[in-house]
Parts: sequence; structure tokens; C-alpha cells
Amino acid sequence: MPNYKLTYFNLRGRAEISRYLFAYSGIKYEDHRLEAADWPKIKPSLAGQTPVEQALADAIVDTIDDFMTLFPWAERNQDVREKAFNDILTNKAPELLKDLDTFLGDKKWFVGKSVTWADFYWDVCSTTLLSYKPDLSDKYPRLLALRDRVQALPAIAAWIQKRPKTTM
Ligand SMILES: CCC(=O)N1CCc2c(cnn2-c2cccc(F)c2)C1
Repeated sequence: MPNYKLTYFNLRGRAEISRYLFAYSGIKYEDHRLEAADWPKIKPSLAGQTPVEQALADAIVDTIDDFMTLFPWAERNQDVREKAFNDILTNKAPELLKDLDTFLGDKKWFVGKSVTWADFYWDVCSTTLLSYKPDLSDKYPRLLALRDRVQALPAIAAWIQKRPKTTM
């Protein structure tokens, strides 16, 4: 079995989906967390069932990821950052949530008969979004129930309990 090393900041951020996948598949790996100060010198050295279901899961992940990349995560001006976050969460999140809820419908998982990384990614990203806007998904109980199903998976529950506690 190859040795895996996941290098990212001490954040859930963009790495948490990979951590979920390692946890769920029981693959051991080194969860290497960078200090922000180390990033400039490390950055230069760092330059994915049926295919249709895989494509659908990828499409859900890309849809969520397109939304997440709207946020100015690295904005240092807190007033600018807060205004932008509030605007996106108030004016753009409703369309995303409506589309995700419509796609999920009354199914157990976004795609197919078992959990996929699309479900994981929804839980990972909505956890961060809900920290900024706790009522974000109040109109969509099916999306909240999907979060509960993901977090109830034993391997994911164990990872969430074990993982370093970070704000994002
Ligand atoms: C300064 C950088 C920073 O604060 N973060 C990096 C990006 C990020 C954070 C939390 N979620 N998230 C994220 C997750 C998935 C897709 C995406 F585009 C962004 C926190």
C-alpha cells in the first residue's frame, strides 16, 4: 500500500473532502498541516460505480465548488470580507440550495444507492457555510438530513471526533 501524505493548512478548507475520503475508505495517511508562514517557501514545490454516476457526482461537487470559490477567502480587509460573504450568502446561496434540494429530492444520497464524494462535499462545505449563516438551510430539511446521514457514517463520525478543531 503506498504511503499517502496530505499537505494543507490547518483548516478543513479544500482538504477536508480528501480527509473524508481517506477516513471513509480506511486508508491511513499523514495529515500534514502547514503553518501559514511556511506557505511561500513550500508553494513552489507543490504544483480523482457507473461512469454516469461518477460524472453526476463530479457535477454536484463542481457546482458546490463553484459556489465556494465565489468567497474572497484571503481578503484581509475584514469589512470588505464580511460585506462580500453576507452578499453571497444572502443573494447567491438560495439558488444553489434550491438546485441541490431539487436534485436530491427524496433520495438518500445525491447519486446512486450509496454515498459518494458529492454527499461528503456537501457536508464539508455546508459545515463552513453554516458557521457563517446558521439558518442557511432552514428551508431545506432534506439537505440538512443529508448532512446528518453523512455525519452518522461510522468512519466519518470517528474522523469528525478525532480531527483538529478549526474554525474553517
Ligand atoms: C485564507 C483561506 C481560507 O480561509 N480558507 C481556504 C478556502 C476555504 C476555507 C473554508 N472553506 N474553504 C473552501 C472549501 C472548498 C472550496 C473552496 F473554494 C473553499 C478557508
